[in-house]
Amino acid sequence: MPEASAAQSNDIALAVRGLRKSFGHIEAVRGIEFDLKRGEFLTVFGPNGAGKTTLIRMLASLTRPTGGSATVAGYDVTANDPLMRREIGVISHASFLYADLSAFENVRFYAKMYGVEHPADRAKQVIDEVGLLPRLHDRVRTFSRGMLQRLSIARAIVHNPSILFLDEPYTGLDQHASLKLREQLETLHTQHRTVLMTTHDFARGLEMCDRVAIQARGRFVLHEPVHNIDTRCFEKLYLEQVGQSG
Ligand SMILES: Nc1ncnc2c1ncn2[C@@H]1O[C@H](COP(=O)(O)OP(=O)(O)OP(=O)(O)O)[C@@H](O)[C@H]1O
Repeated sequence: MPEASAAQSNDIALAVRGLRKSFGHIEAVRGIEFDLKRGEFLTVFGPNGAGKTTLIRMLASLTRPTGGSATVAGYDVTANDPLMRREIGVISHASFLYADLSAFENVRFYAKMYGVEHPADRAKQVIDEVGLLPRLHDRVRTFSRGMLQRLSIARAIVHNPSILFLDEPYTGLDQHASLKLREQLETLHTQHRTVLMTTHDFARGLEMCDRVAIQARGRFVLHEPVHNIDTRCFEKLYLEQVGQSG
């Protein structure tokens, strides 16, 4: 599909064209190109340093590309449009939480910022969904790593975003919280939300995605609908693709 029509089509959630990011002499992302339709779930695998986090940060307008272009829900990621922020939820290595505020105060703050109706009620609801109601009024600085990750999930979904960027969202979660997140993602998927997730966990990454990408050395070396892939042999395919990316 030509670039302009892809970006304008309501059916396309993400349109990424020749996207690049360099940090000095390090080329973290070296020309990534793909479309993701609304409601599709893309999992991106790739070794440490492949540029997955940098890709997500560019798509979430947290860092500026040094080349190429991307639109998210029709918004240019470099335009810093607050309307785009309402459309997206981000779980990344940075928790975006305020240590001296309570769980409730943090999530309510984001709910208000995004113009959510009844922000206090909604904040409690999502905190309950991630199993943190008993710690509602505790300061975030007293939370364990997994609890912080749970609260990050609550923060990311409080405004019902249509597109989710999840950078290794299972990191630090115990089995119970992992299952809960899986259920939440399944629900979001059935609600036709668009998801781009990175993970190192093959099973978690493959279980509900529609599309699979392998990123290596800043590029997608594979990008296919999941039904084109023999998921039982994915590790072999992954190692071959990553090995060949040289
Ligand atoms: N702020 C920065 N300044 C300098 N270099 C950076 C910065 N952020 C990322 N990089 C470099 O960009 C490259 C890609 O990093 P990135 O974090 O995107 O990889 P990743 O695929 O998410 O890795 P991991 O699986 O380890 O999380 C790495 O070489 C990293 O050192």
